[in-house]
Amino acid sequence: MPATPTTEPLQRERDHLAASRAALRAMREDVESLDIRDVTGTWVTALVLHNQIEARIAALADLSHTPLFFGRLDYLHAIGEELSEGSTNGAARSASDKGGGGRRAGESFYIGRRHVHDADGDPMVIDWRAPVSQPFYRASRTEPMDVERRRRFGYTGGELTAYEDEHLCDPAEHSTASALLAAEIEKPRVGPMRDIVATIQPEQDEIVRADISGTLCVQGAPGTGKTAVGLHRVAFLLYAHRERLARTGTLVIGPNNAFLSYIEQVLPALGELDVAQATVQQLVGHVEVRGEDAPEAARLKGDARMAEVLRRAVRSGIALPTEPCVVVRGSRRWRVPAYELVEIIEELKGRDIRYGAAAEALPQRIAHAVLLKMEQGGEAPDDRVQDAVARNAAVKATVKACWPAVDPAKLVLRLLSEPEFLAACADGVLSAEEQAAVLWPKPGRSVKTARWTAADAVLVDEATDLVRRTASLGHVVLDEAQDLSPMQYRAVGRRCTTGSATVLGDLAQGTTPWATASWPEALHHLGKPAAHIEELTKGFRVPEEVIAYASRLLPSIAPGLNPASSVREAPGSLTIRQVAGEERAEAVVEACRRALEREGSTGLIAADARVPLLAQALTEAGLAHLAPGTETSAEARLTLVPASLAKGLEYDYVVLDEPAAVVAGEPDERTGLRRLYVALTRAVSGLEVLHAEPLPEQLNGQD
Ligand SMILES: Nc1ncnc2c1ncn2[C@@H]1O[C@H](COP(=O)(O)OP(=O)(O)OP(=O)(O)O)[C@@H](O)[C@H]1O
Repeated sequence: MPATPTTEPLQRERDHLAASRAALRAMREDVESLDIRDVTGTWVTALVLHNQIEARIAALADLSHTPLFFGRLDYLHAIGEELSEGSTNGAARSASDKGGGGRRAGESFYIGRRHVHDADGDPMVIDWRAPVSQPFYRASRTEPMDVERRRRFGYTGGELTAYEDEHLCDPAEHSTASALLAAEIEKPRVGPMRDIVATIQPEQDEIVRADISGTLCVQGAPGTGKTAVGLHRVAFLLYAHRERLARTGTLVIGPNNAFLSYIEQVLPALGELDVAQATVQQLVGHVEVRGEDAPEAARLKGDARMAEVLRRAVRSGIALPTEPCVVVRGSRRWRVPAYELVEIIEELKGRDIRYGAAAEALPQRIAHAVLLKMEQGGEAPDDRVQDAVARNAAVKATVKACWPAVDPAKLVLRLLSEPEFLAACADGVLSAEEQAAVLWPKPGRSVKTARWTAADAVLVDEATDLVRRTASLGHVVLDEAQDLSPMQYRAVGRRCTTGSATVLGDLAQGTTPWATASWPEALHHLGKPAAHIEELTKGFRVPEEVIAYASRLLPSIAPGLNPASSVREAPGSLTIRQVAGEERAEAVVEACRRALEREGSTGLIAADARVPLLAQALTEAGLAHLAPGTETSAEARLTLVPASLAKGLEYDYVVLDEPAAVVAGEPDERTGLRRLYVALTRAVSGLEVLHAEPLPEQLNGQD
């Protein structure tokens, strides 16, 4: 059937999609047909090669539910040198334009998740991270970046069904809100977090593509895309600095496992399979955490002053010798007098090297002193003699006495168990009351059996680093950073001393007793005081009505912060319902049932203490529910979320049980209100608040 003129352009785009798919298939077949049997080399080389090929085949998979491209740029002119990187020979024309007749002046580029080229090596789809793709995210009417037309594609079930054009240089065309963007944001959510490559916003793109050399800190209200931006930034950096980061490594740090499993699919969907994810607790897992600190003890153990206490503790064993070191070799005795040993040790103490490195240098220094004496005595010793002297029993004994080996966990065990040792190390740093609070209620017997707490593990990590330098990664993304203690910032900071970091957080969502009050302070502890601080205020998750309601808490929880605005008005998205106490559980169940009648995921968020009761009510009503961290699916769409685990997560519909109980679940009111702020800002399409007790007065607005 001949195509009608209106459907023709769409058909051409579909043809390009089909051709791109075929090209991708051919690329995969090329790799699959590689025969490495004849490759010479060891079995290790063969294995490495085999693994690389397998990874490449996996990366070239055509995922039917993820469109191969989502946009197209038509440039006004041929692109310059600086943009051509990533577009191979710099002439990516659409299938229909290829072979004559097409556009002469500018060029067209299809923008997608990965690079696809045809049999001649001409690109069919350009990676979204390539320089030539950047105007797709940044070009505007005021700054068209030489783009004549930007086209966004809409897909339904893997089929290309729509497109939307902007002619950026046409003064007659007015900018309108993108319906495809709105549809993308409102698409019901089940399953893990999705990527946002098709709709990254200009202010987000600036963060995603910021230079790798500097550390960036993003303060952003709930739902402004901090997590999404951080993950896309990793993907971008891996593209732009692939070799360097393959060597040095990248890491995403999140608050808990439920959060990590929620975000774990985003980078693989962007083709990046090698990014490690961890919580801070996993990073510092030198000891098994079995105990819990009282809030005051935890706060003190997280205080940056502990770094000085530990520094002193590690060095507490250093002793200045009063005896000479006498080395016997053959029939001769060589004597390094005590004052010379003192000089050597003082010199090592003054140097900025790790305790362990100094311990390794010390025997060599003593041996060197012995060698000088040998030379003065007419001998001609060489390096081998120096090594032998360094291993001499007398030298070893001196080293053991003056610079004893330190086991970091044993050292911290002693510090937290022995009041006298702590007093000696914390003198002038912690007050007597503070020392008493830091000490374990019951001294630990051994590293294995002690009841280590999460904050203790961070201390062990600090001590470990004082003894031996922690390896630094190329780039670290730290999400929900506002909750870290100064000592935790230091633990993260030492994992990127030679690399850079992206720090993401919201001061208003800080719910730990030590939550940071200001980003400059946090960045100082991280060891990145020169980091650039950006703010995101455009909210993508929460509708305007809901974010405005939650923002009533801001003056009480983070007075300096600007409230977020939402990109979406959704009238009717907020319901607040008061019920009688005895009907509360039943009302919650009914609200969940109503929410589940709609498409997408539902989260029931409640104070941790009320979770068992609500779980029972749901079960009795026959409503199956999941715990956070378990993936939602079309069949299981209801998650029962303790308020303490809600951070970073989102649901299409949220039922919030009893705000007053959420506030009361925290040790102080401000933390309680912050927890409530987190709970109020998890909904994409609708929030229903149910309460029997009065709502916290801070929520009562003027209207
Ligand atoms: N440019 C965008 N296009 C489409 N969706 C977006 C965009 N930016 C963010 N989103 C979506 O908005 C939601 C919130 O994003 P994200 O979780 O990254 O926000 P956040 O700032 O980390 O929130 P919180 O502080 O609450 O953890 C996610 O579903 C994300 O996919």
